[in-house]
Amino acid sequence: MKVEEYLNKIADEKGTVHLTLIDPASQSPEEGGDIAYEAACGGTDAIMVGGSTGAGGTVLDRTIVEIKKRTSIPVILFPANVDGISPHADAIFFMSLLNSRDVNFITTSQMIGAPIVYKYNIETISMAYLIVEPGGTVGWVGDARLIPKNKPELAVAYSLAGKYMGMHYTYLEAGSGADRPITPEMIGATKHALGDHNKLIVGGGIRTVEDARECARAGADMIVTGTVVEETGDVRTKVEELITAIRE
Ligand SMILES: CC(C)=CCC/C(C)=C/CC/C(C)=C/CC/C(C)=C/COP(=O)(O)OP(=O)(O)O
Ligand SMILES: O=P(O)(O)OC[C@@H](O)CO
Ligand SMILES: [Mg+2]
Repeated sequence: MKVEEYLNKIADEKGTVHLTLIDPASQSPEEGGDIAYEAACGGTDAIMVGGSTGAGGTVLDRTIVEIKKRTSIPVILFPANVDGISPHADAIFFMSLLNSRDVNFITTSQMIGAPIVYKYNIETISMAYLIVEPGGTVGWVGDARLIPKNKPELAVAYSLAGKYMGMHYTYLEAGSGADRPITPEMIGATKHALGDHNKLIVGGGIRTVEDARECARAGADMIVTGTVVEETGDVRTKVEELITAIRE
């Protein structure tokens, strides 16, 4: 089964998907593999691999190899640029940062990376990537014109634009380690506009079961957690708790 089909099936049948983000720059490849193993035991549905800086090349390849040794769930690339592509992954979020000021993040990285993705035959999942205040490191690196957090209508407008251009997924990103996740109002309005067929991913600043539950109830099809999983001493229990909350 394709990774996209697998994720959509979980979203449709269980309500919400949980994705664990591993940044290859944050730990050794072996430690990355251990985190993925624990997250998979806790029930996470897939592993995303990427980071804003220092997350590509050999360290990316080695991290994915370690993750694949220890788990059987899909590994999805979350690239900051062409350096974030690896032949070891199962799929790639082939994304365009629609609210960037820099054409590199809208189409140029995609143009440079596409022949590599083609050569390695990596499954592509098309995605409109939208960065909302505060935006964090990724907002700065991606030169995003941050969507104000209290302007759901702007997130809706961008999301519809992505959908009309044929993107299957929309990702509302508050930035890794954001003080608060995307608001329920913005999630609800965006999901309402996208409809059932397009899938909405929400990430950035989701730390507690309450945050995760609120995002899921508001309409997120998929929840991404990175920082809490990196920082907790007990990845398995944390992931189990988050998943219980998003499937209530
Ligand atoms: C499709 C191809 C080849 C490239 C896409 C290029 C685009 C659109 C990039 C968007 C801008 C960008 C810098 C994205 C980075 C996404 C990412 C991996 C963020 C998450 O990393 P974390 O580790 O959570 O955060 P930090 O890196 O801030 O710690
Ligand atoms: O690290 P956190 O805050 O969980 O954010 C995850 C992801 O949305 C960042 O791209
Ligand atoms: Mg990081």
